[in-house]
Amino acid sequence: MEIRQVGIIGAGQMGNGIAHVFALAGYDVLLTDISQDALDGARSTITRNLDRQVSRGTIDAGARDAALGRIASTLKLPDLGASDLVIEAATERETVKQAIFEDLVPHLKPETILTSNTSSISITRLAARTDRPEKFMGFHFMNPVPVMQLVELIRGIATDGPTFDACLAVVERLGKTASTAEDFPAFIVNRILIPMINEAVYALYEGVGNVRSIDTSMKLGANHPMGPLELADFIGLDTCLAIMNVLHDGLADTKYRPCPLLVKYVEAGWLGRKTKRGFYDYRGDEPVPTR
Ligand SMILES: CC(=O)CC(=O)SCCNC(=O)CCNC(=O)[C@H](O)C(C)(C)COP(=O)(O)OP(=O)(O)OC[C@H]1O[C@@H](n2cnc3c(N)ncnc32)[C@H](O)[C@@H]1OP(=O)(O)O
Ligand SMILES: NC(=O)C1=CN([C@@H]2O[C@H](COP(=O)(O)OP(=O)(O)OC[C@H]3O[C@@H](n4cnc5c(N)ncnc54)[C@H](OP(=O)(O)O)[C@@H]3O)[C@@H](O)[C@H]2O)C=CC1
Repeated sequence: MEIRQVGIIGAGQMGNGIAHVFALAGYDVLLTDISQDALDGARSTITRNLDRQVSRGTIDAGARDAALGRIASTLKLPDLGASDLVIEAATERETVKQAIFEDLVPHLKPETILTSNTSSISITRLAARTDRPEKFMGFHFMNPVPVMQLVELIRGIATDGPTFDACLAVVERLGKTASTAEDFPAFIVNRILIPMINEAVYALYEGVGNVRSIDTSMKLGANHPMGPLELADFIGLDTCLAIMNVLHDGLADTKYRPCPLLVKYVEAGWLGRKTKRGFYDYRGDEPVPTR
């Protein structure tokens, strides 16, 4: 089946980036969220990021305008029923994702491929709650989507070959590179990356360093483009904690214990850049460390 119409659920930082790259690659995109503010915010973020690509000469103004013209939005989940491919990119909470799939499935065409951009949650378990586990995959983009080259493709236990091949062809058309991961908690990138971030929070919690010294050490000492605490703020501390909890529960190993300081920041609602405060405070001109 040819994929033309792509439905994206969740217009947060990942949903808007995914809509951006699909529209630029010529797909028709329908973006949905529970909040009109999130849909409006996504459109302005996509416009700003496309403008930046125009000003850097990566794309021309015609491509920007065409991409914007291919993105529609709706508050009604059933409107995604005509999609050939659906990518769920709502909050990293299994109950939220399950409820979305349960509400959506009755409206879908039988041939629609369902995917989740989850960072960590079992694809097999999400798939089992739908009417089409064989047409269900993990389709995991990296943040920021327009910049990062990788897409992790994760098969659930029941995913069939044509579904995997169709998703792989989409990744190629987006001009990105796929890597295949088995369906175990947090797959490959986050199995390695998020425990490193959690360890950086432990280093902060135990007073080994402060926010600035930990980030500087990893930027200049290990050539990471962002320090681990800056990256945690960029990903979202709620998402980092959710991933650690999936690793801890799913692998039953104390080495994945979420740092109590990470839990405290999330409980405070200090979720990083998206709430303007996390390990750094973003409310002024320059980010200021909070510890
Ligand atoms: C949690 C999960 O499930 C999985 C994950 O995603 S984990 C997170 C993975 N991501 C990372 O690790 C990101 C680490 N950080 C980086 O790679 C870099 O800091 C960064 C690419 C984000 C920014 O790089 P930088 O050099 O500081 O910034 P900058 O020079 O402004 O941008 C570099 C390029 O990206 C582009 N860019 C940056 N952010 C962008 C965005 N949101 N949209 C579009 N383009 C963007 C810029 O236009 C620029 O493009 P050109 O090279 O064509 O000029
Ligand atoms: N952040 C990252 O670096 C990465 C995240 N991911 C994954 O992508 C997904 C989204 O993450 P991210 O974009 O960062 O999160 P955000 O918090 O930025 O966005 C999530 C969006 O989903 C919306 N939402 C919540 N419930 C529903 C629902 N029932 N129907 C539709 N929309 C809903 C939220 O609305 P509201 O704000 O009103 O609750 C919000 O707009 C998660 O699964 C995450 O693990 C994957 C790769 C990288």
